[in-house]
Amino acid sequence: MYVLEAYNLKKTYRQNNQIIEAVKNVSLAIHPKEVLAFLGPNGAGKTTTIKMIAGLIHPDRGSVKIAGSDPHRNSAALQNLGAVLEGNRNLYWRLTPEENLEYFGVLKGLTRQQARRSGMELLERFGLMHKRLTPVQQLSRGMQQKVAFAVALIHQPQLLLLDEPTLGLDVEATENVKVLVREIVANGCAILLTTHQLTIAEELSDRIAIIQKGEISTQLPTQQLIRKFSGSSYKIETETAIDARRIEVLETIGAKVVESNIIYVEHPEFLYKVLEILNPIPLHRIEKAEADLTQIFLKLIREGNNINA
Ligand SMILES: Nc1ncnc2c1ncn2[C@@H]1O[C@H](COP(=O)(O)OP(=O)(O)OP(=O)(O)O)[C@@H](O)[C@H]1O
Repeated sequence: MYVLEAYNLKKTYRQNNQIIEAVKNVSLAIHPKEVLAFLGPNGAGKTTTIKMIAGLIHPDRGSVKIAGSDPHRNSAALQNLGAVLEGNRNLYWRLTPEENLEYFGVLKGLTRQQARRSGMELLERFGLMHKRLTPVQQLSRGMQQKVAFAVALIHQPQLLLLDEPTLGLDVEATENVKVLVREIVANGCAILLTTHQLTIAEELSDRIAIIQKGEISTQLPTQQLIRKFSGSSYKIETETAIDARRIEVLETIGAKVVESNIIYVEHPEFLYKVLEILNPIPLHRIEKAEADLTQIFLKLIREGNNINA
């Protein structure tokens, strides 16, 4: 069972007698409680795809199903969708969080009473009760973002679209958004996340789909993607500098000393030999040298590779 099924989406724009193939062929599926990070360089087709999923623009070809129904044929499908698109523009700035929640709740088909009750629950859950009567424009950027999340969840959708949810937020507000995303998922909602902040994608996503020039080039579980690019080398950090004699011996067995106290062991079978050579220099840590998502993303984009499960 999927919360989102998008098949073979295509969208072409016409501008000044030019045809722009924004999305050539995109298929995405998301399970309940899954976070899919949808990544790609500028202009790759992310926003166009998300707008087709949200029912905001019609695809030229392909289909979208949210919890089994197509928002382009049946607008009731949007009852299962919440969205925080392009920052926090889905709010009325002069209204308070409470009023925003009630207004958007009613717009989503709730009764006033249901909207009020659901709004209060969300304000409580997101730690915003004390600000419920303050106009949104007077709240901090991080709090405004929390209100935007609450508004998107007022009708308890099964799928939440998050477009750059941490853009322009400071470190603490960014941490709060991460906590919020985890909490929303734990409560049963699936998330389609786009972001250019790859550490956020790495931390929050279960799966990653990369779009390039309108097509999905990579789609894999996040950890699998990271493992695939990480190889099997180890990084050893010592407490004190390694002396020149040891460095010479280490290099004869292929270990790379990159700073006076950091060594990479490319061949894991030499790990214990390296440790013997280092003995008795105190160790600070030993870890598998994992690639991070930023390195992987840049490599995939530069080489134009296709990697799928
Ligand atoms: N309304 C439009 N009219 C014409 N061309 C458009 C329109 N919207 C997007 N495009 C073009 O379609 C392509 C894909 O754009 P899209 O905004 O979907 O990419 P994106 O991956 O979201 O990029 P970014 O990361 O920069 O937001 C780009 O070449 C863009 O210039």
